[in-house]
Amino acid sequence: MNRRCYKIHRGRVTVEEFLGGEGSAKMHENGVGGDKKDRGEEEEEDPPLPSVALADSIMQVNADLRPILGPQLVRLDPMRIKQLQDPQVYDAIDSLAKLSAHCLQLRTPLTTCEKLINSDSTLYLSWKYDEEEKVSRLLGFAKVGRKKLFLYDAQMQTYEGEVLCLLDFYVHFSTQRQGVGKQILDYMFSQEHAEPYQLALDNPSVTLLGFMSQKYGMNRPVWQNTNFVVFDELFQSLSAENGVEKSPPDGWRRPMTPRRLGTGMTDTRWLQHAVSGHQSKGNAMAAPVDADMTPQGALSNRAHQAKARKAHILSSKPLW
Ligand SMILES: CC(=O)SCCNC(=O)CCNC(=O)[C@H](O)C(C)(C)COP(=O)(O)OP(=O)(O)OC[C@H]1O[C@@H](n2cnc3c(N)ncnc32)[C@H](O)[C@@H]1OP(=O)(O)O
Repeated sequence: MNRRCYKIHRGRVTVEEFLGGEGSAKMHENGVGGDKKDRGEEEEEDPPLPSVALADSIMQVNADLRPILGPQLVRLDPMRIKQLQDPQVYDAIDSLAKLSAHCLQLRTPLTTCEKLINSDSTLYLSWKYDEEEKVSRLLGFAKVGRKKLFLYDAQMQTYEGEVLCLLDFYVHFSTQRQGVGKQILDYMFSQEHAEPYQLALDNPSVTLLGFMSQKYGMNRPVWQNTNFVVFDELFQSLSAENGVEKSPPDGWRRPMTPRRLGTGMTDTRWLQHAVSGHQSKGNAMAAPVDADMTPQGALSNRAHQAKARKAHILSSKPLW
């Protein structure tokens, strides 16, 4: 690990944050949260970077995990995670997932081993064994699951189907932009027998949208009111293109009659409002919803942040 890597990420992490304490500085992801300056606060000196050893130890297990995990890219379904029965591995995965949550400014991690065991989601994990130091390091993970989604395409046609969803995706900041994320997703696609256009992203970050565009050519995201993003190619796959029809995902269909959601406001004006939130829910840009700052409000905070992030992304000049 080298210190240059810290600078690649535009965020900051304090030692307290690494330890899950009440650290004051937060890691800000690109475009999320903004700089102190943007928020009208006084600029402070950057807090000291955590020592390399401490940062490393968070995702590090002082053991050879090859007999437990096997290859460096591994698929861990709930049953497999339960069978691991190794508190060190559980802690390392949970710590990495905490960094992911910090990165997205979430109070509660989206991923923990305990939650995974009781879910139908699958974790794809990248790790490596350091022969010299005799330690195993977790590099990154992607959590995916199949969910039944109701979707609109850009023409407001409705669709429903079970879609492979990317629910949490993180590569340790010391290892980002070295191809690990692409390796994890490539492996995941091969294991799930899916193509990139068949993936739905749950509440994606700017970085993830850039990643999907750059690495998989997915550059026509269609935002859903549920904060999922799917790609236009998913809808295109249902109609023949140049005589070659791509197969839709398993369980995918388009209802014969468009399905009405909510109070049935499925006209074209609704699409314009959907950019900032459904008007009938009072979430349009003109009527922002205040975040619930209590720990119990973490989930609703997430929805609030998602709306802010979506509005920010849609109002910014594309980065790619
Ligand atoms: C559904 C969800 O989980 S949303 C949350 C997604 N997670 C995050 O945003 C957390 C922070 N980011 C990360 O953890 C990682 O950057 C990931 C998981 C998005 C990608 O993993 P990496 O190992 O960095 O990916 P990989 O090296 O294969 O590809 C790098 C590409 O990702 C994008 N990318 C990664 N980091 C950045 C960054 N800081 N700024 C802009 N683009 C970036 C770029 O397209 C980059 O390509 P480039 O280096 O050629 O410009």
